[in-house]
Amino acid sequence: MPKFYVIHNPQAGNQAHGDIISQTKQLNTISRWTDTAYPGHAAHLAKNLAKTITDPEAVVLAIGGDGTLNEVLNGLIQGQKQRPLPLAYIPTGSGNDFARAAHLGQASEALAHLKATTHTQLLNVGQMTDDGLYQSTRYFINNLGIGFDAAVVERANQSPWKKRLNRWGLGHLSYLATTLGAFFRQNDFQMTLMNGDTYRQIPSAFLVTITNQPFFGGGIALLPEADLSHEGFDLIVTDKLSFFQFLKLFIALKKDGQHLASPHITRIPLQRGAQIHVRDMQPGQIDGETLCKSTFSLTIDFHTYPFWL
Ligand SMILES: Nc1ncnc2c1ncn2[C@@H]1O[C@H](COP(=O)(O)OP(=O)(O)OP(=O)(O)O)[C@@H](O)[C@H]1O
Repeated sequence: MPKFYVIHNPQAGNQAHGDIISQTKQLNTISRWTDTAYPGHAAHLAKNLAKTITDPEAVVLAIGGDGTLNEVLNGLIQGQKQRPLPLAYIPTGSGNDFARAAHLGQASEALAHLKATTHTQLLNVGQMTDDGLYQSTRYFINNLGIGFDAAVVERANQSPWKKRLNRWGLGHLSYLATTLGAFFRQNDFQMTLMNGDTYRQIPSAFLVTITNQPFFGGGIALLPEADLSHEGFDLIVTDKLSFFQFLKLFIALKKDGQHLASPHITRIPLQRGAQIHVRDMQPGQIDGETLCKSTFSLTIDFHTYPFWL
């Protein structure tokens, strides 16, 4: 029997999951329940659990959106002593891209799934090390983006539309609603990639996304055949497009993944230790959370982590 240590973000999504929250609280497998009180709290709580819990049956249950899941995952890995604490998840966010990729469905289906789960499965987790001054390391389960997708995330997270659409349970559309504005404001930039023995310079990158799962931006299938359990990550780079080209690509993207055949899109399987350099100041995002606008000098690696799914 798992014993759940719950980290719940009450501010995620439209905060309209009261029934799911009370049903989850009634599970007799709940050992501890903590609501987050501020941004970053979930990471802090998870790190403490990873440092202190020795119970072999402990499972950390994150309840919130992709941002909460990312914080919990980072806290668990940073605080890990020996055995990693398995991570379970119920999606109550706006975009919920991880839940979509893991076939968890809505919060109610994820709760039913949680009750039926009996073991962990290993999923692939990305590791980003910033080779700049602070040498910081962060982990991601969905994707890491520089440029256009990060600009969309930044605008969506700041936009009043996210709150408004969330009221009607349509929070995922907030990313779509901010796409056009971000398209016209985002410039192209030069990036270099050192991937194994291959050096590559891309003079006019517009969207740079590292992903191991199909979705980003609240359900847009950027890489339809990607699989969370597959080892390794792909880098997707698009050129700066004319508005007409963008529209054509966007329609293909919403349809069937044929966008990957476009000459404007490059897909590169990343090797361990791949290095990405972007010298212009650009927006960044990690699992849908905004990174400070900056230059980027990153080393990418990947690991597996046990998920209770
Ligand atoms: N008590 C709190 N008050 C305010 N913000 C919080 C609190 N707890 C967590 N947060 C912050 O809420 C933000 C949004 O959370 P989360 O990403 O889980 O939901 P979402 O944005 O609605 O969903 P998604 O990422 O799936 O679109 C995160 O940046 C997180 O740090």
